[in-house]
Amino acid sequence: MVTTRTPLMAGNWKMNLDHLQAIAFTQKLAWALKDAKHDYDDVEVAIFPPYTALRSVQTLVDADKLSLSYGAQDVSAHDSGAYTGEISGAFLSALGCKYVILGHSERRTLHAESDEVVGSKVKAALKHGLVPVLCVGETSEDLEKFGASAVPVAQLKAALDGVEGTPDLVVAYEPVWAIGSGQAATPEQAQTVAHALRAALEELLGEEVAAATRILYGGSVKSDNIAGFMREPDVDGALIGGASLKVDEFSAIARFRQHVGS
Ligand SMILES: O=C[C@H](O)COP(=O)(O)O
Repeated sequence: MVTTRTPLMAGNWKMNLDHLQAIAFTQKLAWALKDAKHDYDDVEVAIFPPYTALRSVQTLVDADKLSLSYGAQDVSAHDSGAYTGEISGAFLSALGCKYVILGHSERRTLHAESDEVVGSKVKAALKHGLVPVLCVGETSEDLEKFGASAVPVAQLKAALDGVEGTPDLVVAYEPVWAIGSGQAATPEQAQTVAHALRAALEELLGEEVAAATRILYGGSVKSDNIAGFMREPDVDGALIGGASLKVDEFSAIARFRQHVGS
């Protein structure tokens, strides 16, 4: 089956930029991307601001008709009710969010999110029409003990347990040891795990979903290493942390085609 997957460059701002800074940043980013339209017009660029900036981003994207997608960094597993501090998928949909990041290693580690919790959030996101960007990845200890693919594949299977049909999904492979460390995986390592994840998707949800699902690599992605990842057949984009907070870097990553031949 031949399926064309639109590359996705997703900027996870984490807990950075208040809503005023987000407005200025989004305007600069849109301008930087517009400047080089011919290099990225078949690439989807998405930003993931903190919750407090989502309304401002929505206003800008709508008013200026920006070619930017956006989403949130987490969602509640519940629809509404007595869950102090939680945000429902219904609220995110009402703000025009397309995506939601789920199971990021910082949520798994700092907020003790189990595979089961991540799985219930995946179902909540799908229920509210959001596309989960499901993060999976091994620690350096896992890598030593089990090799690269075992833990990410197990996390994927656990999070998708009970999901049926042909869900719109994005999977982000983020080796924990590569996040914010400056030590990215090699493109070959990313490809090996992305391939194993695609095989697991096929087993769980069938050929069509496996062929259509975009698999991103994340962990110390920069403008000078993105081209290597994008040459790999199963890597369809990147989930970018630090470099997504710099307009020049992030827009250069979105223009990866300029470097692919190099
Ligand atoms: O969500 C993004 C990842 O955690 C990667 O972060 P990084 O690009 O700063 O390594």
